[in-house]
Amino acid sequence: MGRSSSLPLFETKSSRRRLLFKFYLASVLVAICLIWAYRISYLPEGLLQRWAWIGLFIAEVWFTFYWIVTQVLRWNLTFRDRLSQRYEKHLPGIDIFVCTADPVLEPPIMVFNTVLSVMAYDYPPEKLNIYLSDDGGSDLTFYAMLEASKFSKYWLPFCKKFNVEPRSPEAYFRSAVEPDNKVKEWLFIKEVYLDMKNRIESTSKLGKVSDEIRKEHKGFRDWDFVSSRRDHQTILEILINGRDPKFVDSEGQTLPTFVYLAREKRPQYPHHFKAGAMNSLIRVSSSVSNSPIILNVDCDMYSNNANSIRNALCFFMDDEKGHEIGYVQSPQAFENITKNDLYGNSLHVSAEVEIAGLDANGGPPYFGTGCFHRREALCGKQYIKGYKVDLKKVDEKTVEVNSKKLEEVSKVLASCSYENDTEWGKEMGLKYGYATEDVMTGLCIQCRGWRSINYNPERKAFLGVAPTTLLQSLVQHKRWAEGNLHIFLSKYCPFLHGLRKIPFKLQVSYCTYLLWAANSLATLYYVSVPSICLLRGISLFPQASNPWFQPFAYAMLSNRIYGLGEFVWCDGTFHGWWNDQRIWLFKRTSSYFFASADNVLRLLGFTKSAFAITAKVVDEDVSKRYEQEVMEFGSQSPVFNIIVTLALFNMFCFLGVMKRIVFSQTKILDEFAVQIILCGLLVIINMPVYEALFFRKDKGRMPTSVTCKSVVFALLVYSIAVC
Ligand SMILES: O=c1ccn([C@@H]2O[C@H](COP(=O)(O)OP(=O)(O)O[C@H]3O[C@H](CO)[C@@H](O)[C@H](O)[C@H]3O)[C@@H](O)[C@H]2O)c(=O)[nH]1
Ligand SMILES: [Mn+2]
Repeated sequence: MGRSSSLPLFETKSSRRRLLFKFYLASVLVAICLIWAYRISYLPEGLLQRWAWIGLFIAEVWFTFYWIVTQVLRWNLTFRDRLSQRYEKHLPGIDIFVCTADPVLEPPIMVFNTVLSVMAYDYPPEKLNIYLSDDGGSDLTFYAMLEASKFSKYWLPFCKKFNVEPRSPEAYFRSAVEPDNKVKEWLFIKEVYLDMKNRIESTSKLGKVSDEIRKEHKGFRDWDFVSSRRDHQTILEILINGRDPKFVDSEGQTLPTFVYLAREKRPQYPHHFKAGAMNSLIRVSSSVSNSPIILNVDCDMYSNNANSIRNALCFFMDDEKGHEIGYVQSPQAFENITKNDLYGNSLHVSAEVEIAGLDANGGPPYFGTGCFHRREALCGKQYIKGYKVDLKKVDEKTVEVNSKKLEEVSKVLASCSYENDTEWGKEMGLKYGYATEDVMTGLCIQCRGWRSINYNPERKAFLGVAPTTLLQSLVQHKRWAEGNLHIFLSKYCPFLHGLRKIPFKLQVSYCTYLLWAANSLATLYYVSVPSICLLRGISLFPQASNPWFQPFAYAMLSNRIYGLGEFVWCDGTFHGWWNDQRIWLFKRTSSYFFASADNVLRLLGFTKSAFAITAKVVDEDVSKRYEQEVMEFGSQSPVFNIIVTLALFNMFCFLGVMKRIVFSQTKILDEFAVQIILCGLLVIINMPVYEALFFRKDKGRMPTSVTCKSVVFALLVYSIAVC
């Protein structure tokens, strides 16, 4: 016993990359040097040729730079292991924040399930406090939360008894097999759940809470108060007060505290989206439970592992290294990824490789969900060497048992004028003004001296919902890339603002994410100019028979093969990798382009960052196509115009060249090998686009207006290029 209590609570395994990885890096670097040497020594004569050449060279320099950044990230990886739990009697309180914002895009039944999954953690219920923030201020969501507090009375004992996993009722009953013994009770709970689900869903469908239900829950809320998403007063209800002996489950055990909050929203006050919601929650929770650890999840991210809290605590409570840890982040994982991951949403490589790399270089970013925070660090405290807090003894609020009184006090904290002239959104809480408030907040916490930890258990801690249409996926990435570039511009330029406190390697590693958007111009150049030049007969690469051809071939091929290896190593399929390449192209040419453009506009003072919520449900036929991995284009968006124009233009070029080859000019095969291959690859990867344009009849095909516009654009560029 004496010995085991001196062992660290967690262990870190480092994997230094092996010889093969180093050889790969060195060989690619040699190839890149050769490419540069070729570019500089063979600068062509003609004006047009010369500029096309220089542009290409600049793009290649950029790709090299970005590639180096991504390799720095990959140099070391760390994996965390062997969590031990020994503080059973002295566990700190945990406040869990769940955010929702829109009852249509985020169905109340989903929020219901997420809330129940986090209420049912394997953790003493008197130390658990769940806070739901509803930015929609919706009756429908509120009603679902009332039902959740009722259902928890059965669900929590049920989870313990049957050792349920995962603890989201929906996810559990979807796949669970009925146990042989005690079937009666099991079936009963399942029935109660299905019944409740039915009522919540039909209420949602109706769009309003029926009079009967209102009557039934009369004491709770002013049901006649009509809230719109933009404008409503604060609604705060302590649905379960864990300190009040009145609230017990069906077995007489304490229940976790559960609070519903819809902060005040007024059109003339900026509400700062999720960051604003989180900051309200931080304040309200401080007056109710004030736990030293805060877990935050999005409303679609249910807990998939009932031990996560205990595991995450091992990091914070380790005597040796725990005190400097500001937050513990779990990589995002999703439950609705199809086999070949049509939209490249799985983030597997990011979760298994990139974040392990960031962890080795100083700690992962905060990704907005699935993250355990030290309250003090989140609220702006600086870490000073030698700082120690014994989480086992932290004072929690001696909570007022009277819910009504408590509600009145807390309401003030969620009003929209509360933050006027305070540091909230600047030095305290989540940062305002960034589309990726999470990444910015995490970076600032690290800059204040705290470390972060990657917690990636075998059984995923949380599972969420990834976008199920191409447009949603691209819009989400646009928001991310836009926010991240914004962070780069304000933190790295011009004075490396406050970054000196974090390791240099971490600064570089962060750039893998922060510079996503910056890839767009170089990529757009690389997928259009070589094809244009191909049409005009301008050669931009060495001939296939020329020895200079080899470094180009090697750099391009080895990079892709390495990426494929990594992808498959992270449990991807070959087809999945191919899909990922396509999405990589789409993102870089559309999402990232718009993200860069938005940053320019913001610098010029034209736009402000906004937050387009990702829908978590779609129509039945859309979701059917998603399951069949058929790409969804069926809506209009400028994003598609770029993608389709590029696809069509490259197709025209390819057909043009084929014609010339067929009509006996076979020598261009040698002279323009790289350009022809590039153009051909673009045509192959764009196959789903051509299908959606010309062959499909379903609703997911390309909208006619997008088709028309893009055909005109592509023909225009084509005719300019040939004449
Ligand atoms: O005004 C708002 C807007 C959003 N949300 C909530 O924020 C969460 C994330 O929104 P979602 O539309 O699902 O965006 P994602 O792109 O999936 O979010 C990722 O990226 C965001 C930053 O761009 C992070 O905040 C998220 O945690 C991270 O999961 C959801 O629970 C929303 O309910 C609010 O509470 N208030
Ligand atoms: Mn989401």
